[in-house]
Amino acid sequence: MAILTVEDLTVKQGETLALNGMNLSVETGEVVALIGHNGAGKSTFFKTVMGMIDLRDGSIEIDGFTKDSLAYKQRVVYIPEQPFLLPELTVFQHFQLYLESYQQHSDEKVNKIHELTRRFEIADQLDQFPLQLSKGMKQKVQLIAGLIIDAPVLLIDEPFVGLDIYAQQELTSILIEKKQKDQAVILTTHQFDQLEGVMDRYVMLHQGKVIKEGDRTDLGELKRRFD
Ligand SMILES: Nc1ncnc2c1ncn2[C@@H]1O[C@H](COP(=O)(O)OP(=O)(O)OP(=O)(O)O)[C@@H](O)[C@H]1O
Repeated sequence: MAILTVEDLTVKQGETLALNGMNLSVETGEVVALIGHNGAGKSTFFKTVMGMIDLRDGSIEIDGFTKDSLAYKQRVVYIPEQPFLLPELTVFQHFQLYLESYQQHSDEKVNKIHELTRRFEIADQLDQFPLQLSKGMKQKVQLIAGLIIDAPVLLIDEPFVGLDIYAQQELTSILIEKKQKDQAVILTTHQFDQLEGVMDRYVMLHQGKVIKEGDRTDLGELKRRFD
């Protein structure tokens, strides 16, 4: 079943047509790598799905809901490459804020916070403020904040960059768990090694359009081109 449907999406960034009639359909439980050269439109796509940039033309639907509805917003999570943390909140308070904004606060989710902070080795940082954290730790906080939310669509911009090798392996396992729960993941990456056994399909963007798609058997070719 298609969970995300994008039709003829056209988006301007300043004077640039950053997305120019993009079409994409993603199924439940699918892990899709969105690839393309710098400036191809990958971040613009994520930000448009999240409603951070207005679209000029076309449509986006998640689970049949359109962008302006609360039902749509509750069904998609975005983990940006650059962490966006609030200086006045502790690590734990960030997680609580995320859970509250998605109306997913529960004891089970608090257990999930403890599980993920252990797996990413920041369990001892829960009472720290962002200023006290290293760059990689901040990134882990942003990552965990997004991962504790159960939403049918998860968007992640360069998830592996800046993570130590153990954290990269944990993230790969978590993506498999998300997939098993039928959640769809769309991510940008150049680290295809981490996607062995996880990625179902790649979608190549060029000048704001999908120019090529392929399945996991093309992984070797992608590694050669992008590594
Ligand atoms: N704030 C902005 N103002 C004007 N043009 C922008 C802005 N942000 C992006 N663009 C332009 O929109 C196009 C798409 O950029 P986008 O950031 O979506 O690419 P990307 O595929 O994410 O690239 P990268 O791999 O470098 O992150 C590029 O031509 C870029 O120059």
